[in-house]
Amino acid sequence: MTAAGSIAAGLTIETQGLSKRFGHQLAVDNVDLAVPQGAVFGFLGPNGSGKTTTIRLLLGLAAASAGTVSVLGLPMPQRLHEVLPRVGALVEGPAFYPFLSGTANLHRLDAASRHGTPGTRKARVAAALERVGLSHAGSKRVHAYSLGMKQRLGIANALLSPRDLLVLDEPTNGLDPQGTREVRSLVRSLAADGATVFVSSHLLAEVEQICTHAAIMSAGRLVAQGPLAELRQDGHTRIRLLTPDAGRACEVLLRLGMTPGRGNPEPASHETWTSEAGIPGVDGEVVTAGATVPAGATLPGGAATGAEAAMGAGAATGAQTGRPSGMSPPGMPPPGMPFPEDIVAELVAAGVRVRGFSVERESLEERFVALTGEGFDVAQ
Ligand SMILES: Nc1ncnc2c1ncn2[C@@H]1O[C@H](COP(=O)(O)OP(=O)(O)OP(=O)(O)O)[C@@H](O)[C@H]1O
Repeated sequence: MTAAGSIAAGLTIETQGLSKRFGHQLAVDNVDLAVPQGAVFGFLGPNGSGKTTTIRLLLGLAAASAGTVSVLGLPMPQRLHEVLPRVGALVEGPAFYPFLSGTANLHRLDAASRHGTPGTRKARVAAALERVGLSHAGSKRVHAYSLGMKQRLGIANALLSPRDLLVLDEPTNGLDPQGTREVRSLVRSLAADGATVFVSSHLLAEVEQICTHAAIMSAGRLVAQGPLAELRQDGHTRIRLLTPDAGRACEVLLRLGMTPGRGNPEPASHETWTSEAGIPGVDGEVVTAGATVPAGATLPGGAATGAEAAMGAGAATGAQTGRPSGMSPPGMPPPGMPFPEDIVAELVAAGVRVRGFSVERESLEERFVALTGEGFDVAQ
């Protein structure tokens, strides 16, 4: 899509095939980002996955090896001088003079910027300090600021002019819990002012708390992106079944299109099953991973599968069964999985004695770990 096309499509940032090579290393590998206007967009990935390099490319601070970047509907870096005044950025923290006050530092940074109008500087500095909750500390020297205050001062610097886009690289990195809370709540409120906020983080919990959308980087590649609710929805769902008739149960589950779970690669083989201790009489546990049922598949007896419900034929499903249809809300099976009650009915009809049955949705954390092959720091 052209840069003008991306703004027409409601995208504040769009990249296509964006790549950056450092010697032999592809730090950013063919990335197609799509950041909707007004989103708080979490750019998530483990350390070294290419987040900062991508941000530098977006802001014209580094030259791409391949691909295109459009920011606010304009190609970058070609239209850098029109784009940058509308973008506030906090990348690698601004260097403050420790023995100058917060106010004096902002005056100095604004004067150094080619976009700051001197006549309005005093009012803009005061408004930015107010916006980040530092009015009371404006006259204090920066060396007396906490890390959280310094970070908020950095955000105030990004807010010295009205911005359509804010780009914040790991804004809570290194902060104590109080500073982290302050900065998170500030980031949330910035979006309420109407700006699109693009915020990188290696903390899944942080992105879940403050973002509406997310993209996940792994080893330079973009492995998923979209609204958080959809990313959650895409995760695998497992069923956990306790039965003494495990062999027969597996036949039924395979017939219903479910695939064996990760920890149980060959469910048809009794030897690979784990025993559930402490529940008398239970001698088999079957764990399935997300199902892939072909669209249009029906269970014997005419009950439609969740696959149909998610793919548009769900209206019929809902009408036939009295169940809601469409994207699966909590308690509903995900696309590709039959309704739990239908699975149990099928098992029972096949003579499987069901002693326990539960449906478990993969958490966002499990999904991200599966996508990136790396653990996320979920602390804080
Ligand atoms: N100027 C550079 N020269 C050579 N390699 C670089 C340069 N900048 C980044 N890299 C490498 O590119 C890869 C991606 O780094 P980048 O800083 O973009 O990752 P990141 O996801 O932002 O990680 P972090 O959270 O640790 O900053 C890393 O392997 C890094 O060593």
